[in-house]
Amino acid sequence: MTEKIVIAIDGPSGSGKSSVSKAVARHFGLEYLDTGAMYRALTWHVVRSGASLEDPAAIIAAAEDFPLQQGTNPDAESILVGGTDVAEEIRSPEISSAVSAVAAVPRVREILIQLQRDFIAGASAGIVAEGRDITTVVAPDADARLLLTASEEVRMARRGLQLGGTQNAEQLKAQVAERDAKDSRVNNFTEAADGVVTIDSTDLDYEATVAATIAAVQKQLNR
Ligand SMILES: Nc1ncnc2c1ncn2[C@@H]1O[C@H](COP(=O)(O)OP(=O)(O)O)[C@@H](O)[C@H]1O
Ligand SMILES: Nc1ccn([C@H]2C[C@H](O)[C@@H](COP(=O)(O)OP(=O)(O)O)O2)c(=O)n1
Repeated sequence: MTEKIVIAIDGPSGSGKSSVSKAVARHFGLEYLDTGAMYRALTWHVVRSGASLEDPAAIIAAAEDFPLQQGTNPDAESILVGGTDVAEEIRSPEISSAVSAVAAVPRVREILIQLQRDFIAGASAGIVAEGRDITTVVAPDADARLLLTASEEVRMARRGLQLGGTQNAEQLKAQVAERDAKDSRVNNFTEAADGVVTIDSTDLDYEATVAATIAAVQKQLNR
């Protein structure tokens, strides 16, 4: 029997975590876990419940009663809350601007980290998990650990393209740079922890980034 493989990938907004992690999961035949989508779906649930984003007790109550169904197939992502498909809504600017407040509540992180570890434990062949604290907190003992980075300018341009040119420069700054600044108070995802390999894609296109990431993973798996 081949051994189960766990690959942890972190990085700031727009660094390519989701798209590159999915490609890595496909390459190695593994499941894929988007932990950011989990925080976004919980934020959707909090907003929908009418709780104030300034009321940690209400946010915790929503996290303790969070009917999440999340798929881990890199070719067929799915995310539902209480049976409602939230895949599109969780990427809206409203959720992007609210998610950091939810993710900063320590008890919320405890609950979601446990859920993430359950997904990792349940993935029989293995999994690629990506987020902000996977290499350091969720799965520090992963078989391969990577940090994806790119300059802020490049990351904002990528997010702008991804959102179809609907956001102006100020909106992109709020959704990328300002969100990263808030999230950085909770986790350090701009510098690689010991043993974590950095891939800087500022000057790489998507294909080259995927190739560099797969090569770095393979090297860590061969150790
Ligand atoms: N190296 C790259 N060069 C150009 N575009 C990229 C690269 N990596 C990712 N992208 C694109 O940038 C956008 C943001 O990538 P995404 O994977 O969603 O980042 P993250 O999950 O880190 O926020 C997507 O449209 C993706 O296809
Ligand atoms: N492991 C994680 C993943 C995401 N988060 C939080 C912080 C982020 O602002 C939000 C959304 O993450 P997501 O990965 O979807 O964000 P980007 O696609 O990189 O813009 O969730 C976190 O606190 N810890």
